[in-house]
Formats: sequence, C-alpha cells, structure tokens
Amino acid sequence: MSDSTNISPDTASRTAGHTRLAGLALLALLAAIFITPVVVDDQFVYHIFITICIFAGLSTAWNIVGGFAGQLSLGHAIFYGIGAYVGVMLTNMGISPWLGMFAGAGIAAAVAVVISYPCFRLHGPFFALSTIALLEVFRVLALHFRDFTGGATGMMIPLNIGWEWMVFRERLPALIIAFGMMCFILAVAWWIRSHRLGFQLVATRERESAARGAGVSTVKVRLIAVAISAALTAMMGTFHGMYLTFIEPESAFSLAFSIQIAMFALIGGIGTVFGPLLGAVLLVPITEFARGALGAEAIGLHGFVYGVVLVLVVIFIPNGLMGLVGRFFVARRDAGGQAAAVAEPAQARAFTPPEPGEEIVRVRNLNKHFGGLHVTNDVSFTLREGEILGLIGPNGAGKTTLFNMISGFMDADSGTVEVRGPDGTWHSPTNPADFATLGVGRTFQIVQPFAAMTVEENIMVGAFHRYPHVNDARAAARRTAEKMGLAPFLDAEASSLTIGGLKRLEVARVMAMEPRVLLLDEVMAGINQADVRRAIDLMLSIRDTGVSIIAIEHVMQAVMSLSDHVIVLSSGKVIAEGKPQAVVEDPQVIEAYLGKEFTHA
Ligand SMILES: Nc1ncnc2c1ncn2[C@@H]1O[C@H](COP(=O)(O)OP(=O)(O)OP(=O)(O)O)[C@@H](O)[C@H]1O
Repeated sequence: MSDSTNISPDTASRTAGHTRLAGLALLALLAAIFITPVVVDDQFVYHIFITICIFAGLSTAWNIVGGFAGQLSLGHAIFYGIGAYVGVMLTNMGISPWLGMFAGAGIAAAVAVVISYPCFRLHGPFFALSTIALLEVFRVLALHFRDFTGGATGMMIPLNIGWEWMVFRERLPALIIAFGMMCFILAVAWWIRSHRLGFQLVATRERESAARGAGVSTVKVRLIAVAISAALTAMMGTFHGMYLTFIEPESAFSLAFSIQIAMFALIGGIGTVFGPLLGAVLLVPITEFARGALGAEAIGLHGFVYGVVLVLVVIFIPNGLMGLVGRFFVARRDAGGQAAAVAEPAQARAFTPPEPGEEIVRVRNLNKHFGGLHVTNDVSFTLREGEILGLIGPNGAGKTTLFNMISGFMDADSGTVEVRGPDGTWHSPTNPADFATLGVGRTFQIVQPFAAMTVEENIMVGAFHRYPHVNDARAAARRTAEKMGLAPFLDAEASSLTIGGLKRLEVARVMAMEPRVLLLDEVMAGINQADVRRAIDLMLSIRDTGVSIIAIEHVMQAVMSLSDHVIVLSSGKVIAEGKPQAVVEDPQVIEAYLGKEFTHA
C-alpha cells in the first residue's frame, strides 16, 4: 500500500506561518468593517456596514447547519422571525430586548430541534423542500394569530431610546451591537469547526456511514448544530427587528430572506468559517448602493445581482471566495515545498501465531433475508482475544451483510451478536455507536474517506472517539499515522491519496479509535503484491497490540498467512471452518469458492 505525494518536510512551520497571515488578514478586514463607517461618518454608509454585520452573522449561523453539517436549510427565516417577534413582543410588554434576545434564542433552539429531528431523515433537495414548507407554516401562523403578532399589519416597537431598548438616534451604537454580535457568531462558528463537534459534523456531511463507524452519533451532532445555529439566528433576528423598528410576517418569515442568507455562504465559501463574512462584504454594498442609487426602481435588483455573482462564482471559483484564498495559500506552500520521503511501513517478518485468549465476540444463529433471498443463513461463530479470523467466500455469499450486522449497521431478522466489554460483562449492542463504545471498529469495502478533510483530520475523527479534546485527538492521530506509514501525508487532502493510501487511511481512522475488535472488509483488494506483503505485516503488528481481527479477504496469500481460524461462507451458510490449511483442502470449499486450480497451485 505504498504511494507518493509532494508534501514539504517543514509543512508544520509553514502552516503556522499561513495561519498567522490569515489571522492578520481577518483582523484587518474586521477592523475595516468597524472603522470605515466611523471615519466616513455618513448615515447611509453606517447603514451598509450595519447590514453587512447583520447578514454576515446570519449567514455564518446558517453555515453551521448548511455548510458544516451539509443540511441545506432554506427555512432559516423561521428562527430569524421567532427572534424578531419574541424580541418585539417582549419589548411591547416592557421587557428589554437584551432579555428578549435570549428568550427568542431558547424558543428558536427548541423549535429547531423539534422540527429538524424528523426532517434530518430527508436528504438533499427533500430536506430543503421540507424546510421551505415549514417556513410557510410559520408565516401563516404569524398572519393568523393577529392578537399576538399584529397579523398582516405587523408590529411597531415602542420608541424608547437607549441602550436598554436597543434603539438609538445615532448609528454608532447600532454598529457596535451589530459588529459585536457578528464577531460573537464568528467566534462560535470558529470554535465549533476547530473542535470535536465540527470534525464530527463535517465527517457526517461527507460520509455518514463512515462517521457512524467512527462512533459519531450523527443525529445528535446535527441536532446540536441546528440548535446552536437557530439560537444565533434568533439573536440576530431580535436585533434586526429592533434596528428596523417594525416587523411583519411577509418579511420576517420570508423565503427570499432565507435564500439570501444561504447565498452569502454559497458565494463566500460554504462550509468555511469566514466564507459567509466574505460573501456579505462583497454583496451587501453592491445591492445597497444599487438600491440607494435607483430607489424604488431597484426593488428586486438584489436578486438579479446575487444571480449574476452566483453564476460567476460557480463558473470561476466553485469553492467560493474562500476557495481563492485557499488557492493562494496552497500556491505559497507548494512554492516552498520539497518532495517528502515516501513512507516505509515495517518490514515483513516471520509469523508465530500466539495462543488465542478468551471469547470476545459471540455470533449465534444470525439470519437475514432481502425479499426472497436468504443472505445470512443461521450463521454462528466465536472470535477470541488476539485471534485473526479470516472470512472468505464467493461474491454475494453474504460476508459484507454479516459485517453490517456485527457492527450495528443492519438489524438481523433473528439471532444474536454479543460483545464482551472491558470489564468482562457481555453486551448486545444494537447500533454503530454502541458497538464503537464497546471497542468494535470497522472499515468499508468501498473506501469512505472524508474527502474535504486532510489525512490528519480524517484520522482525528476516529481519535475523537477516545480523546474528546482536539490536541489529544491530534496527537493520537499523528501516532496512528506514524504506525500506518501515513505520517508524510498528514496535510494532504484525503482525496489526493492513491487507492493504496486510501485503504491505509481507512484502517488508520478505525485504529485511532483504539478498538479491541477490528472488522476489516477487503482491505487488500486492488493493491499490488509488494503492498499485500506490507499489509499483512501491518495486520500482524495490529494484532500484536492486543486487537482481535475479523478480515473479509479474497487475497488467499493473506488469508493463509494471517488467519488463526477461517470461516467459509457460501450462499449465506457457513460451509466450512477451521485452520487455514484444513479449510483450503476441504472439497466443498474447493467446489464452491477456490476451484481446482488453487489446490494445484
Ligand atoms: N441492501 C440490500 N438489499 C437487497 N439485496 C442486498 C442488499 N445488500 C446486499 N444484497 C444482496 O445480498 C447478497 C449478499 O451481498 P454481500 O454484499 O453481503 O455479499 P459479499 O459476500 O460481501 O460479496 P462480495 O464479496 O462481492 O463483496 C448479494 O446477492 C447482494 O446483491
């Protein structure tokens, strides 16, 4: 499983340099957003920069769900509207919007969790459509309950001036609040993206199965993200309501507004922390100046401007404005980089099988049907500590289906899977997260890298299972990468690895979970002879650390030299099991799987 890619040996120091440079650029941008209107001191310019802060904040909050978690919400105006209405209603009752802001955030977070839980079962356009439908429901509710919301006529805020009421004669205090809230939302988004939650969200977005296999509770992390995003959106909604001094259902629960929020992130760089800010900085002035210059004739013009910019971005910078920034840093890195030495995994060594220990996994009478197909037919076996169990059989025999059932990805029709916990008690886990907690990790037959992440980040997703803190997870990922011969590629995009590298990455991600039982699904398929030898050695070294392994494999050289025990599956049934040599001489196995040529060879 060897491969090569160009990574500089002092990448770490250059990366730190780039981070500093990016940090300075960001500070300069933020300073410009705050200082420009103060220096120009014009009401309209103030309005533009306050609007930039509001939209940058809203879009950054949206990006936590739409970008990090990949759930394309077009109903975020629900949370904005809740924040605006709760803030204005409470102000009318004599309660400061500073308190109303938190009340709105709490209600929006609760509503977000309730409506998102069923919607998260939907993917792609269906999720987006469901959020649009819910937004319409909220708009109609706001129109209907006129006693509370003022119905179609909307609600004015009482003109109490002062910080307590968030209403000012001057523009500067409004800029201070808008700017402060935007910075707060940016800080929350940055914190999420650089900690465990962010890694888990991006992993869930990229490959849900692989994320679940790495012990990520995918529904839970998405719900946390949507609750945070909704709360932040509602807080900004409260402020915006006070800034506009008037709200009504058509604009508060508006689809166009929702799309606008998403658009800034799409143009700036969806899924990046600062992309939405760049999108707002680019687009808000254009549209506000156009509105200011053309007045009523420019109604709807912003839609046209967004459309044109979006088309240009899709054609020339598909990753948004942040894609341009990224290209700049990659160019700088490559300009100073040198080719790294290709990783040399450990040398092949003689194999002396140790005595297997106590039972760790018990599979009893597993049955699974797909329609009329009996895919797994009364399968039973036991895995012992420190044992390597080879699982072989012809294509379609039911091996992967069996793996899916013994890792919680699929329910059996009947039968049991039990795993012995570290304390010696037996458990019957039912989902991937429970299996992961008991120390069962798996790889996938078709490699499932998190393509938008680096090699290091991919491995960290597994490491977070044992190490919740980002620095510990990074250190664990580096240790694992070292063992797997992936250390020179830590900063490479996972998608840039060869198939051999991707197979190693698949194993590394699971190894970073520090599993007690490792389920390997054809990790040697498609790699060359020399790499098979290295992979065998790697598996032996993994087993030497006390991990028990079940390996589905078609490469018989590996099966013969690795396995303590072999199980042969054919048409869903165990047709033979025992020591490798005995199994390959079994006439039934030769007939069903190996063929006579194998015995002669
Ligand atoms: N979700 C599914 N729905 C219907 N049939 C399925 C499903 N998954 C697998 N099958 C069928 O079940 C049978 C066993 O598939 P499985 O992938 O478990 O075999 P396998 O032994 O892993 O094969 P291979 O060595 O080719 O990977 C195949 O006939 C397959 O087409």
